[in-house]
Amino acid sequence: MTHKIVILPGDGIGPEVAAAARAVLEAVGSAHGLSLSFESHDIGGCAIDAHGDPFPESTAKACAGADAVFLGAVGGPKWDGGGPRPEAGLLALRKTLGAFANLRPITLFPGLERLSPLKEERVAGTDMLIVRELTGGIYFGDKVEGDETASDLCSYSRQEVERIARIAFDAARGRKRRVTSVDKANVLATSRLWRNAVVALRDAEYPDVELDHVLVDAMAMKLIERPAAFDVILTENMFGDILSDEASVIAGSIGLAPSASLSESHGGLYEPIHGSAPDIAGQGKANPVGAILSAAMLLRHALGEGEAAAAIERAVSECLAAGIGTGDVGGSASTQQVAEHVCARIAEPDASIPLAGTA
Ligand SMILES: NC(=O)C1=CN([C@@H]2O[C@H](COP(=O)(O)OP(=O)(O)OC[C@H]3O[C@@H](n4cnc5c(N)ncnc54)[C@H](O)[C@@H]3O)[C@@H](O)[C@H]2O)C=CC1
Ligand SMILES: CC(C)CC(=O)C(=O)O
Ligand SMILES: [Mg+2]
Repeated sequence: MTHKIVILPGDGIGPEVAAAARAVLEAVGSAHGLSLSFESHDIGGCAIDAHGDPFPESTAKACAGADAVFLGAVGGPKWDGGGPRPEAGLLALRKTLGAFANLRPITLFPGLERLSPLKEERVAGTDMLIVRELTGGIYFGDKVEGDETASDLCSYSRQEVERIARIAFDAARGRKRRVTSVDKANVLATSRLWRNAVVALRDAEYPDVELDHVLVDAMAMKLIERPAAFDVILTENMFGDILSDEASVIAGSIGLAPSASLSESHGGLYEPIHGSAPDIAGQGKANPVGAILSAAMLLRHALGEGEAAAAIERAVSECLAAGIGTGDVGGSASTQQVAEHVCARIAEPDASIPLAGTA
């Protein structure tokens, strides 16, 4: 059976990291006998330019008919001056796919501890999974946009909270059985609903999982203070967006962090957590590892190809340990060179790895 993958390269470094991820998917497809088909479509700024719409009908249709969707990144200063926003295309895509469960693993790669801005002894043992609600909250509420006043509505239903909390508790059962729920229940009504719903669900269905609550401002501090203390972090849309960028740097670079956005009705959306990085776009400097590891999550979650996913993860880890990486992780390889090394390692898992930059 052929698995249909729609690729949405997007803007800025999006096309560079998407090309890297696709090359790795092709390599692992050949090595593991998978039949994968690829189709690319416009989203974000490039779709505004080509179709006058950040999420054109043709893209929506292709995504709905795909087994999984891979996205690079959207946005950039070209579209910041008014008119339709590229980011609106990504929000519409997430909503259309029902991709409510954003999994953002933050992993410390062996040999890369030195890249963390934190001292090695503080960062050692860091291995957390951020479970971020992705289709509700303030990003999706009614907006009033005026010159003198503006507002964004934040709303959550109990059902939305329970649905994402269940994902976090289930994930915790396969890990260290600890969930830290992050909210702002001292101020926000949505957070009090969030906390009540999470506690009730844990008591009723997950008594074996340890649960604690941390206010989001304190969480921003605790992530730096003791990152290794956390297992599964459960939080709403905007808090998860912010905390995951922070957590990614603890593990070395935002360019390393992947994500999967799971749906109840579709194979899901897979994207690195970073944006379009206009400051480095077009220079071959973008770290493709977050995108490549998102492709691994696609294989595992959408296609059930856990072995192929593990082969990618192993190849990435070995390349990084051998010093093969882009500038943000202290290497001298280009985006494409990193992808080539990962592909070579997948094709020949026992091959010795040359030093970075010698490819
Ligand atoms: N999922 C998406 O498509 C997202 C899109 N954006 C959009 O991206 C644009 C730029 O946003 P920023 O706030 O600058 O966030 P960003 O994540 O694009 O960049 C933040 C910093 O991280 C660096 N960086 C990001 N990805 C990297 C990679 N793979 N390798 C090496 N360095 C990397 C950038 O060079 C920059 O210094 C905006 O238009 C924003 O709305 C932002 C976040 C997510
Ligand atoms: C709509 C996106 C630009 C939000 C974001 O930054 C993210 O999902 O990481
Ligand atoms: Mg973000």
